[in-house]
Amino acid sequence: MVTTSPADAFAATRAATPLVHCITNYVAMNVAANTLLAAGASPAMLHAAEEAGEFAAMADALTINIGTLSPSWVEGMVAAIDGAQRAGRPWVLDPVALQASAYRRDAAMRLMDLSPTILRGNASEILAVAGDSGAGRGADTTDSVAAAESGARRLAVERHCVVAVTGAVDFVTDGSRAVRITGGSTLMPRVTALGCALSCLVGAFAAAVPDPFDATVGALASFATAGEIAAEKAEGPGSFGWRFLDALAALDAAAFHGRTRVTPA
Ligand SMILES: Nc1ncnc2c1ncn2[C@@H]1O[C@H](COP(=O)(O)OP(=O)(O)OP(=O)(O)O)[C@@H](O)[C@H]1O
Ligand SMILES: Cc1ncsc1CCO
Ligand SMILES: [Mg+2]
Repeated sequence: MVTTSPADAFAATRAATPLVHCITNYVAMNVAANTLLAAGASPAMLHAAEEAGEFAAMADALTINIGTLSPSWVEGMVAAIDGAQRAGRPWVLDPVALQASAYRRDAAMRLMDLSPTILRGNASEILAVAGDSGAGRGADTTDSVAAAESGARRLAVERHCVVAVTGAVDFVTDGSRAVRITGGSTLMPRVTALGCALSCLVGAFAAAVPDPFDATVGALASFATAGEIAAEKAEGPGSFGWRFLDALAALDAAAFHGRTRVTPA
């Protein structure tokens, strides 16, 4: 189980105001930056290879997402990872839809070989990284989180990283510890790029919470809690989107009580 509770991890992240370098996709840039601001972090979305290494070394964490990939972006990602690693900063990989094409799969596996601190994806994506047959439909999952749990455990051990499989019930493991996180809302997969925004939030928590497992659980639990609160009054995906940002911005220790539950797996 976690030694830092999600409420404490959230408070530590807000207090640290981490600068998070995000190389994410065109769809996610805006919602991810707003998600980080709502949690008290400072987002920076930049990907040119000419500056990404320098910037990543200065930031408190790096997040990499392959959603709208092209060769020049991959060079920026590799430069950023090198900068982050030289500076001893954590980095998060979100391998969006890697199963959709050979180009995307090769890029994702090249990035996996650079040893992410944390891997976060939906079930189809984690199955594909693990070498199991993850189907998926573009960026959307067609597999259950439960189906990806054993692959996630194996990956965490082999790659020495924390693996988070998200969906209706999230699963997080570092190979020895494992938990499930309930909460969130069925409206969340109906708003584009919320998973991508979550990967950026995981980076913010990893900058502020020393244990990457606790950081990941804290980020996922905070996200699910804000989602649950936003859904209480949302009328559909549109109002859910802005209510979610407001709920994350207003999150406090009391909000965690009795809502999202973290249980050993
Ligand atoms: N059916 C659901 N019920 C409750 N919460 C959900 C559900 N689906 C997703 N969530 C919430 O949304 C978070 C991230 O979602 P998801 O796993 O759908 O990401 P994703 O598939 O990578 O999304 P995207 O590709 O759109 O960025 C989960 O951690 C969870 O909090
Ligand atoms: C819809 C979409 N297409 C490429 S990235 C992305 C955001 C969700 O992953
Ligand atoms: Mg995704």
